[in-house]
Amino acid sequence: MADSNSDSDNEVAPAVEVTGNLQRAYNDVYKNVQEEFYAWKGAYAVEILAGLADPDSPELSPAKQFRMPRACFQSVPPASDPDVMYVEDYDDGMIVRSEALPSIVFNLEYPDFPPHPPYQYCTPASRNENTDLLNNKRAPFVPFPEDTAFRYKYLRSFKKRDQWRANQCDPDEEVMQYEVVRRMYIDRGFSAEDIDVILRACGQTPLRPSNETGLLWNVSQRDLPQIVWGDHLSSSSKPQLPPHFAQNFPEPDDIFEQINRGMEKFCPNLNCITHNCHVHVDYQWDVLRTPPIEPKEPRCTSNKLREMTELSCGNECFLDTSEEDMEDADDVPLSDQRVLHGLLKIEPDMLPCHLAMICRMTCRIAFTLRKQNIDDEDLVLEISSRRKSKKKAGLNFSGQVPPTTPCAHAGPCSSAACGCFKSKRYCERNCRCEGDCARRWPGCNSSCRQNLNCSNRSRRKCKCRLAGRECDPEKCTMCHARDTHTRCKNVRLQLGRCKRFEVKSSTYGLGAFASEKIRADDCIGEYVGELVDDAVEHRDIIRRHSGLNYVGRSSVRCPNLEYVFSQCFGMLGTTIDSHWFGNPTRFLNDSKPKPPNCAAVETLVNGDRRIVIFALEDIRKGTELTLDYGPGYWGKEDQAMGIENDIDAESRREE
Ligand SMILES: C[S@@+](CC[C@H](N)C(=O)[O-])C[C@H]1O[C@@H](n2cnc3c(N)ncnc32)[C@H](O)[C@@H]1O
Repeated sequence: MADSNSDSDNEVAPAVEVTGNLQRAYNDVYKNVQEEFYAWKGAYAVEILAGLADPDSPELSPAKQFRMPRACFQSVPPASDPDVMYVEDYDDGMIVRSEALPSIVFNLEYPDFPPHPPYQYCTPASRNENTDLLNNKRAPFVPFPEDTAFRYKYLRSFKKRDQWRANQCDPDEEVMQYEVVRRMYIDRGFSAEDIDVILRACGQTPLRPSNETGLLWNVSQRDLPQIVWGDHLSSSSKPQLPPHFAQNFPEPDDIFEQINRGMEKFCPNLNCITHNCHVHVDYQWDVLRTPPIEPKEPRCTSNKLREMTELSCGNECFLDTSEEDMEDADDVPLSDQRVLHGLLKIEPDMLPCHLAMICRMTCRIAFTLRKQNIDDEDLVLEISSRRKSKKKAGLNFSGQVPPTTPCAHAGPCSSAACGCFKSKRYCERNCRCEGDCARRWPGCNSSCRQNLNCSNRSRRKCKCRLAGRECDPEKCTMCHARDTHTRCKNVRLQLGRCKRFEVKSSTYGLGAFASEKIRADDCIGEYVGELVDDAVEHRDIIRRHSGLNYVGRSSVRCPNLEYVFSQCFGMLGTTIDSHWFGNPTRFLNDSKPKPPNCAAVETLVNGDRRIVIFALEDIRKGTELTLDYGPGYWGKEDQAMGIENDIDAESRREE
């Protein structure tokens, strides 16, 4: 189900007046659609329920006893009679009707099967994710509704009781709005623009604020039910919106602007190619939002361009033509000229031969147009003034090693405009400075001349290892970090070189067991989950109830940057919770009272902090893999108790 409530959808309404006529028509159509929709839904739901009824017990047929409530329905844990399910009708948050629905309870007994350890379901994940739960204002869901032992006071942690539903798209509302749009356009003849205005004015999702958001996009991403409307016609048999309805949003013809529009869709982290990334966006690192690309300053005069190449491109090349014989560009269509001007903002010093190929014009004309756009005399003056103001960059790296936010600014990384400069740390691969930036982490070439595998055992330690980093494929050329078959042992997360293990019953619930022989320092896997704020306390109540805690939140970082256990799964100021979202590394149990055979350590991978679990010793196949959770982990149990007591005290006061 596409979520129609993303920020991008809530664009400011255009300043178009909503006429009384438009408003009345919308209200009128919406009222009819709503009535017809709920009439259909009630009948449809009863039909579905009737299909589930036991044919041998017609007296229990739900169709006979159950009427679909109009607003919503919810089953309440049957306190008094476990064989009865209650269906309730709500209006404005109040129960206005309650019906009992008999249910048949089967008691299944399997005396021969040993009980499986309690299992906490979890969405499989291959990387960390940020969730919207970070601000601690929303309940992730109402947990354990059928479990009377669960303390419902959990919900008191939230200001409103229905916080778990906040900001969620109501699929019924979406279907109704779509039908309203269809009727407004086809039956009432309103234009797409008018309909968009009224939707925005009524706080609904706009039609299509950009090509990939809005009501029309959301509807195209889901299945629509075959609703039978008031005129007894089903959705599909009614006249549909035309295919290009509301698609005439003007595209800028300047390629530069087009690229900047497209940039918004990419993750702002240069190192990340994930669509709709939830790691680098909408988090405290949201300062990262993809900045628009800035026009580049030209550096080459026309003469310099001539010196840059000796090879004629043959396409009426500018090299074969003297300045005097250059063609007039007046006949070139304006649209082609605009493409070229846009390109020149991105790559002002691109050879005319290449410009010509992209813009489909002769090389001579590309050259002439460039000359008209970038004046040689102005350029010479500008370059000399740039040279005068250029200061030498001071490189001070006394700041904390782990970077947080990649820098993104104009000019070199030698002024307060650069976040890395200000905090005296290295620039990373995901920073927006040039690859040859003087502040960039230099890689391990200086330490690994003879040590080609960057392993932990090597006599001379790899500089990247010592700094708690994986090797950088762009900088660490001596160890061939870039090659897929590299011997470098310090690109394990980047290459996904992990050992196999299986999850099965262990002393403490489920545990992880080696499926192959593992050598000391081998990577077991990356500990992934939700990146959550330390302040999300209500989760502790759920953890305590399930007896399973997949979180560590000590922010101690590996103190001497050697590979020793850093006492946490937590990154500085951040916690990884793999309760509902994670991979099998979440099954590594605490080794106590024995020493652990694995450890988790924070590692910097191309600017991202990630947690790698690796073997501390050689491990035989079949051995359980264990960690030292550290004292901070078990202390959490008491804290969770404290939160529950606080909530108890508060509810007593309320009573
Ligand atoms: C990260 S999970 C480990 C996987 C877990 N055993 C399972 O079944 O999902 C941590 C939880 O495992 C249990 N656990 C792990 N090591 C333990 C130990 N040494 N003693 C007691 N319980 C342990 C606790 O319930 C803890 O909350």
